[in-house]
Amino acid sequence: MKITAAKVIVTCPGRNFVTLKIETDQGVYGIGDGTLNGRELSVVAYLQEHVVPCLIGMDPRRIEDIWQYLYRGAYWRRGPVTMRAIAAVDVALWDIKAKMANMPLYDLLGGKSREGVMVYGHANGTDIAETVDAVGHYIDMGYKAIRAQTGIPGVEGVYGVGRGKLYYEPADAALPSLMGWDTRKALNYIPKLFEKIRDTYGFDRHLLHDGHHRYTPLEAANLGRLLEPYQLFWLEDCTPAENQEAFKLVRQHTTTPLAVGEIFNTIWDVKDLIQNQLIDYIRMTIVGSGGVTHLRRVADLASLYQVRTGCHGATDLSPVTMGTALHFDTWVPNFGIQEYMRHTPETDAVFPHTYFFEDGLLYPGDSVGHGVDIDEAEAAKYPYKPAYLPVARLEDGTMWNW
Ligand SMILES: O=C(O)[C@@H](O)[C@H](O)[C@H](O)CO
Ligand SMILES: [Mg+2]
Repeated sequence: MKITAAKVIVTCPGRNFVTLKIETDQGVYGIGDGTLNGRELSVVAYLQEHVVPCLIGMDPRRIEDIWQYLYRGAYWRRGPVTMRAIAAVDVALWDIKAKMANMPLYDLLGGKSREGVMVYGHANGTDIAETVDAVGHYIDMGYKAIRAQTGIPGVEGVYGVGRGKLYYEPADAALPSLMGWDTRKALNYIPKLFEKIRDTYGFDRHLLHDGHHRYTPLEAANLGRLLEPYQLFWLEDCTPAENQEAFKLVRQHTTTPLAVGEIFNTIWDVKDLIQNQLIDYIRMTIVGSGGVTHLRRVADLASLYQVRTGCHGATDLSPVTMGTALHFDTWVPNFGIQEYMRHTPETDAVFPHTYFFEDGLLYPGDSVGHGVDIDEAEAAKYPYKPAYLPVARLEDGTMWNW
């Protein structure tokens, strides 16, 4: 069996997605996602110029060998661009293998470990009242887990708060838009949000919060303690994790569960956090972390330490990643939760898929492969549009972490 063609498709049905379609001499094809939000064309060039020429003629059944070829063969290891390009190939190859085996991908991975995948949605508001209201909407939709983010009085454009209460779009400007940050005000305001949510809706549902790398380790420890009475499912990205040891200090001071990893690319970025039992959930997902082949390795390491998965699932990951992640989530023994932001109807039309939401859970569907395709005619209607993630500055102008 041979790979005969591989093409990169860029489309912008509301936001940019980079998709790889691998074709074979058996007529079976596979689809992979290589989207890197705000830096999309770097992966396009990496794939088109440097990966596709190597793939032609290779045996698509040799997923592991091709993974090692691309990883070791690049010589320059790791990083978001390389690992997304590898992920795009890897996912397309798993799609092909599952189609050849006439199985849904979760069956090929080892079969179902659960019936459905618990997801969390994003409730946002410009202040506490609006966010509490948005949480109510998610409860009405049947969600069992909800992430709550609020604007902070006196701070311009806080992370996670966008247009409308149910939806925020993390990249939409030709140049990066500017947001503000003030840790003192946040530490004063955010615990009040969770107090109000618990007072209003009780303790039966899971609540999550994303710190988006804003706090120092000591401030993060403080936030974790302040949130303890509200029994969060997790506090995400409470402090930057380039220095994995930073989490020791947070961990020693709070029992609020910790999640990290949406910006990690390899097992090396997370191994100290896992082995030292400094986190509870690992946020890496298919597209960011070298595909199914590598994420499976991360999940296995995590399982030794009772760390569970919590795959990233913002709208900047294409439906191809969402579908593949749902197969992974359905199989992985140490599953925790899956993030789920809904795509636009235009995006859903470009990427026909079998996954569906019901009663707070997502299901991957039972068709063969990962269940997500690309409608190329539909995709061609939406040409690439430059878009950036926002940037953040403190009140005095100092650059901060968005
Ligand atoms: O946890 C999340 O969904 C966010 O951190 C987003 O991934 C981020 O805004 C980039 O899209
Ligand atoms: Mg996040």
